[in-house]
Amino acid sequence: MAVEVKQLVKRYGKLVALDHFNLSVYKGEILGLLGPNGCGKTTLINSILGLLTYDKGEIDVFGEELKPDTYKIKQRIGVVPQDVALFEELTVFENIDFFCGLYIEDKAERRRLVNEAIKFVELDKYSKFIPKKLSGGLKRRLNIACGIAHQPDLIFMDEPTVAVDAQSRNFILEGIKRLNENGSTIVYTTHYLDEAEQISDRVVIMDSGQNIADGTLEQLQQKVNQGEIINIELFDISPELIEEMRELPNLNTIEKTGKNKWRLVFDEGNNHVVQLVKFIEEHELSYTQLYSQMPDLNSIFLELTGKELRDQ
Ligand SMILES: Nc1ncnc2c1ncn2[C@@H]1O[C@H](COP(=O)(O)OP(=O)(O)OP(=O)(O)O)[C@@H](O)[C@H]1O
Repeated sequence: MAVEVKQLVKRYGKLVALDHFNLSVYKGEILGLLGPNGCGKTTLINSILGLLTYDKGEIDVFGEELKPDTYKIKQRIGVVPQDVALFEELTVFENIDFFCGLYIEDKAERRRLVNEAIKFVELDKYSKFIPKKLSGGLKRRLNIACGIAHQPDLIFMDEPTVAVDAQSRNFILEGIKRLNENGSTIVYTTHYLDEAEQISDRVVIMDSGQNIADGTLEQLQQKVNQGEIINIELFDISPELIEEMRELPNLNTIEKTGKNKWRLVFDEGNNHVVQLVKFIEEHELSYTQLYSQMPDLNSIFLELTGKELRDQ
């Protein structure tokens, strides 16, 4: 286990930012931490890192409690904070060297690591630039290089793709995957559900300081009531037949979504396509464009929290 958080409570005055929060991060995974603004993601990460004191609960990192002087464990952790934190008067190389120097004393070893990090984020051409001369996307890459140069086993990234262009976003996501393939466990927070779907092995859904669901996408799909959704284009179907179709097992709703277009939402399970096609053939209807989908993270999030994450 890389991280274990048990029953964590953190208050800011009267505000309960973390409310008996539980979390397990398994070695080798990419864990996506999802939740609306203010749900407690940054507070959680800062508590795990020992940057914040907390009121109750337990946190273990690599099996040990993190204390201010547990350098051996701290050395194995990398952090990419939400706000880009760089020294404006230092060059790209010097910035990375400074952060790497917090963990690695040996100068030659550090030079090797800094150069590797520069290559990793493809800032080779910019190593002598000061941050002011870099675009927003390149600054983010530099921020990432500062957090990972010492080659940590466990990396926390707080909204690494916020406010970057699509190209930099893809670059960062690919980078997260490469870091993971090279052996790092990654915990990252995001507002972007599609991103979490794309790269996380597991996700944790947070709301109001609580872990309200976690698991793989498949496990979360099973937790919500909504099952398979089938979209279909059906021709010349009478209102009577629509009524008859409502009797299909597990069918919850039928919605007209356009001319001849229908959306059928089932309650549970999958493979409803077979029975639908059977129904259509029995009634000699013609159809095109039949496709089935399982609930995505957005509908899971909406069902669990009653909120649209994208609207936050
Ligand atoms: N130092 C602080 N003092 C008082 N309240 C705070 C402090 N830091 C955070 N909070 C509050 O605690 C709650 C959780 O904040 P936190 O920053 O952890 O959320 P978050 O999920 O990371 O949000 P965001 O996505 O906006 O960063 C919020 O209501 C926030 O306003």
